[in-house]
Amino acid sequence: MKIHDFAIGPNPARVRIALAEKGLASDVTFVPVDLPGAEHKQPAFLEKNPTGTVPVLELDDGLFISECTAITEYLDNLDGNPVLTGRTPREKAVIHMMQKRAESELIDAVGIYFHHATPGLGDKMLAYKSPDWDGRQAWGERSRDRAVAGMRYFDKVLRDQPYVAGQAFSMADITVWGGLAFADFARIAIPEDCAALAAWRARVAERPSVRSPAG
Ligand SMILES: N[C@@H](CCC(=O)N[C@@H](CS(=O)(=O)O)C(=O)NCC(=O)O)C(=O)O
Repeated sequence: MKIHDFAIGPNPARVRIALAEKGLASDVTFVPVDLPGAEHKQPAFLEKNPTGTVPVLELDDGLFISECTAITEYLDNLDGNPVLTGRTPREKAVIHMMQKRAESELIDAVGIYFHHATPGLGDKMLAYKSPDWDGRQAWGERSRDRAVAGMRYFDKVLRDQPYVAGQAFSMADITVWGGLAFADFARIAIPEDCAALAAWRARVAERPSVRSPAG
């Protein structure tokens, strides 16, 4: 298997952590994509993933799978023991729900702020970000506020349970972890009073897969 990604990126980190959790790090070759150079917006890459984002998993038969959740579901089920995405219908549904909230209310909100209210990945990317749209900055700043609200939401969730989707570590935790890492990079401060989120983060930081993700 190959993974086309951007080694320091928060979304690629979601898959790198999942690979380490599943013990699959040695089964994958990483192919770097030059995001600051806008390689992911060129025709050759868009053939792999029309949404123009990384990571993308390339299977040995040539199939390309994008979206961290889809890639994680694939990796998690290879050994018939889906510990990250849920074993029962109930587990799968709750993990899917919480990971989607972690995407829309946290990591993707940080991404919109980063790309549209800051210089983001740099000048070469400007052409791909509707430069003439005068609402872009405001949208980016509103997204930063949405991300902070998302942090508060997950802090509330984690007051009553050890992990984002319940009693066990899952794909949803990996997505929240990526969102907080992206927030750090984009200089969005985690509210001081989010004590449960901070305690959860310290615990997750001790996981071998987080200390040493694949790659
Ligand atoms: N929903 C997508 C999000 C992927 C994503 O946004 N990836 C970022 C990479 S990183 O910022 O997380 O490193 C990207 O390709 N951004 C490029 C762009 O938005 O132009 C997924 O789950 O894979």
